[in-house]
Amino acid sequence: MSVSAPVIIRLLASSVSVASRAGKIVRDVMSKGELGIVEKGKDDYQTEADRSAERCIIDSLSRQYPKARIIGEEDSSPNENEVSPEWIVLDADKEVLGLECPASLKGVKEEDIVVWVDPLDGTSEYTQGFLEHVTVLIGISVNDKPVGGVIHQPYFKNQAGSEVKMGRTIWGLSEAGVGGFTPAPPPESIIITTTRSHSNPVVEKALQVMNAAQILRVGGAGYKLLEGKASVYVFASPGCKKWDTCAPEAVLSAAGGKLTDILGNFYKYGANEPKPNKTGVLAAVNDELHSYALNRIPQDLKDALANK
Ligand SMILES: Nc1ncnc2c1ncn2[C@@H]1O[C@H](COP(=O)(O)O)[C@@H](O)[C@H]1OP(=O)(O)O
Ligand SMILES: [Mg+2]
Ligand SMILES: [Mg+2]
Ligand SMILES: [Mg+2]
Repeated sequence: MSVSAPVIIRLLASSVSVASRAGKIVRDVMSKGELGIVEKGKDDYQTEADRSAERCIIDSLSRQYPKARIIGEEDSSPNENEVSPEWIVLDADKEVLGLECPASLKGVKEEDIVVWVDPLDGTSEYTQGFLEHVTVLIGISVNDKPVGGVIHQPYFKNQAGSEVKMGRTIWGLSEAGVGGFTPAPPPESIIITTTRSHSNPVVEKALQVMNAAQILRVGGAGYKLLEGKASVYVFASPGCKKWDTCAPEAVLSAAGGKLTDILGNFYKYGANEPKPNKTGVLAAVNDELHSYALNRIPQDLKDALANK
């Protein structure tokens, strides 16, 4: 790996490589069929894949970037969950390593970085067999802002002739753009995406007011962004956490979109910020659609979420 590349570029390139490895763990656990499901709370599950993929990502990154703060969703202490040497990935993606670092990120130091790791986003869907909804999320933040993100889809099917290769990895870097996919142009009519497994009457109310042509109910924060058909994501409820939105926000904003809470405020991604995204999620592929959706949400609903 080029030691001369700025740390933000090296960390993004390392994250792209390790996310694929984590994705293979996610597929391997499913093929073995022993999911080891633990109920963490209401509608909140963890599997062997969540635990193992998290160890793979955190151990690989913390060995290379010991001064960065790396925060993962799962409590998987190294003692309980032996790290197999084949889970340690020290490679870095060559395409990302070759990126020109934006001037504003050149001076970032390792200790300024907070990484938010969601080893398996869409756990409910994973356990129910909606495998294409599952993603691995690694979000890189500096000064409270998501500046880099990796979204890996372990079950994306790449057709190469008669052969199918599983998995693709999307990345985004502030002021540099995105790679690994081509964002689709927004549809003519308003198509909204939202939760499939964590709805409630307030979530539904915020959808009704959108005057949408279609509402797509899919799992995971990462997948909603990549699914390609929707232009707005509305989730008027607590439930998502910083590791759910950091990578998606970085990729979306690098592609010209915007992710905020339901009140239109940006979340902060510093290490000491509260983990829950208490006031929901509102994301859109451009500012115009974001403003449209924000203005449609009734003030009493915004107030109710803010005062919860
Ligand atoms: N009530 C909740 N409890 C736990 N996790 C939630 C909740 N609501 C949302 N999430 C997390 O946010 C993601 C996006 O929400 P949804 O799939 O409902 O649209 C979920 O896949 C889940 O991430 P994870 O699967 O990583 O635990
Ligand atoms: Mg979870
Ligand atoms: Mg998640
Ligand atoms: Mg998760």
